Amino acid sequence: MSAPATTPSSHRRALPGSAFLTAVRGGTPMHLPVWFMRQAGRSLPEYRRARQGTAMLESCLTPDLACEITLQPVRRYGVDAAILFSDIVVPLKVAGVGVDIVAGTGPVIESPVRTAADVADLPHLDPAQAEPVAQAVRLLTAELGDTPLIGFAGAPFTLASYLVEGGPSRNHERTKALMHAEPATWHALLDHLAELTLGFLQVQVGAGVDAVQLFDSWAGALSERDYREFVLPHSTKVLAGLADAGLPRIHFGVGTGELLGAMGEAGADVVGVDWRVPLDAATRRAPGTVLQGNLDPAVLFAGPDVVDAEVRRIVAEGHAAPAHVFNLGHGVLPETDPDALHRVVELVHSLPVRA
Ligand SMILES: Cc1c2[nH]c(c1CCC(=O)O)Cc1[nH]c(c(CCC(=O)O)c1C)Cc1[nH]c(c(CCC(=O)O)c1C)Cc1[nH]c(c(C)c1CCC(=O)O)C2
Repeated sequence: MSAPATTPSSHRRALPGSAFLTAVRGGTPMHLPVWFMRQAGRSLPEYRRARQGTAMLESCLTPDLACEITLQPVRRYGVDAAILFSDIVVPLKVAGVGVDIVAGTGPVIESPVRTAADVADLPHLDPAQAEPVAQAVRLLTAELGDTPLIGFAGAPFTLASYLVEGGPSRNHERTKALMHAEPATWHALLDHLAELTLGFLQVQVGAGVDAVQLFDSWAGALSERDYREFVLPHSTKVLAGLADAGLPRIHFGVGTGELLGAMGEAGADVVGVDWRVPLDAATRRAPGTVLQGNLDPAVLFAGPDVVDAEVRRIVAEGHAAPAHVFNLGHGVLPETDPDALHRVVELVHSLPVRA
């Protein structure tokens, strides 16, 4: 099934004043842009109220609700970008894979994918199945004014880990066993997921998102050698498939300090960095690439003085990169005080963009 043509850049909102879009293209914005991974989520009381009585995946597929939840952190914090309220397993769900999101656990797969026959049985994504997501994007681009909207998808490896393990995994042992023992099956699985991911991102691009982020959250579990052999070609295919759309692409993973160079080579315009590698070191590993990150989300629990000092350190280290988008090193933790995030936005906006 072929995906719809992506929105030509001339049809996308221009947003010339956007600090986020200026920085991701390597320019010098009016102020340092900031947004937070998982900004639309459980740390907000208004989110918990909006979600009451609606299951997570159902919320993602209810356009009005997904739109409202996406807007909440933009209203509250004044962040420089919105991220679509969705989840990395939404394209699997709409394509017909048995998957649910269990509160406190994460995605759980009804029938794990472990053999060549399982891979052959995986459904393809018909773009029409993702229509509720396209509808949410259209509502948002009408509501957001000058704030850009980031669309996203899970990268093939991270999706494969959930599918093969059947749920969240500490060691990814079944995933790595399949990768090494049955490389042909592995590559068929990742090829299938690359097509699904690209199709899902093309739906979002066609509906009008202003940038996309590819989340390879668990890629940090791999050695650079295995990443290059078993993952990089597939993530490259996804990012290359969006090149013609001409919109900024961000590539992020956790614990990927050793992979930053390789992840930069996959073809993204921006590489996300977790808190383990300072941004000045990260820019030496992924030269010429705009960086996004990298405040440790746990530091937000240490009190305003500690957070203030950490934000200043990160902004100063970020001056080594061609441009910097401030973010956390991973998603907002559920118990985070929203006021701590609000203070981060105000401080980042007050600090110099260049050294
Ligand atoms: C690995 C991954 C998933 N989902 C996602 C990733 C990649 C990013 C990362 O590494 O954090 C991506 C994601 N999931 C969600 C967003 C929304 C947009 C945002 O604000 O960033 C995004 C970008 C909503 C969500 N996705 C989920 C929630 C929590 C649902 C709830 O309110 O119970 C939200 C707001 C559920 C989810 N979905 C997933 C996990 C691990 C969980 C958490 C399980 C838990 O601890 O309850 C899979």
